[in-house]
Amino acid sequence: MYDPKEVVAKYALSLIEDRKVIGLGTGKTVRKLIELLAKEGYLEHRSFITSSVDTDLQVSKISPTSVISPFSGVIPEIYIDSFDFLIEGEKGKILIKGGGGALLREKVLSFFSKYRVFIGETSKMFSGIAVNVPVEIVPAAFSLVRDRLSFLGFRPTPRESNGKIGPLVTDNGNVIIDIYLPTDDLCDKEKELRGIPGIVETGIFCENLYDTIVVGDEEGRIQVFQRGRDGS
Ligand SMILES: O=C(CO)[C@H](O)[C@H](O)COP(=O)(O)O
Repeated sequence: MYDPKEVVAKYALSLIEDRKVIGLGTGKTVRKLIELLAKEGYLEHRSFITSSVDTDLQVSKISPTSVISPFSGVIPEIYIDSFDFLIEGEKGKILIKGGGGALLREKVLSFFSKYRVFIGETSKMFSGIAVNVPVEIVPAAFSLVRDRLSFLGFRPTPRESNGKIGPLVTDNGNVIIDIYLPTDDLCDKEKELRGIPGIVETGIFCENLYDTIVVGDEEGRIQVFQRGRDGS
């Protein structure tokens, strides 16, 4: 039996090649990748732009000078991240992200990076008719947006964090609400949601935000999907 997070992290490592500026997502899969990067000596000779305080700390505790400030404007040559769900949409694959509350900086890095790779377990491939999607909201708009999302039938649930009273506050000082959306028109819904003032970002990642998706399982098997093409 293999750890599927490790299986896909190893594959992602092989995609880095001679790229020197690497964007990193957030979560347990990315932590696994950081372990491998450290083991293979990649941390000392490359620069990293991270999507969260957590990932920043993970890298800098091993290699304190390898993390570049997000204010630098440096564009990652490759961005590697994981996802919560992989959905087969009518117009291509859709990723749902933000389980770690880092969706805003993750989307910024995905948009601006030259080559975007998402890695995850086969068990995250989702074929249900509705899915939980995190939405990041400016605190002052929290109640108004929550009520509007409720009116629209999206069953909003403020995200809570362990032990803290009140909603989860992101690295950007915003709050997260989870909503429940039908999977059939997620990319159109994403535009509708972003039209509501106070919503900063959603965890819906459509085709313009990825290039390669890699899924792996406990047997060590890998499937690779390229944007706009089916792959295996
Ligand atoms: O979107 C994310 C963080 O905001 C993560 O990529 C997603 O939650 C998957 O996490 P993990 O690697 O722990 O399964």
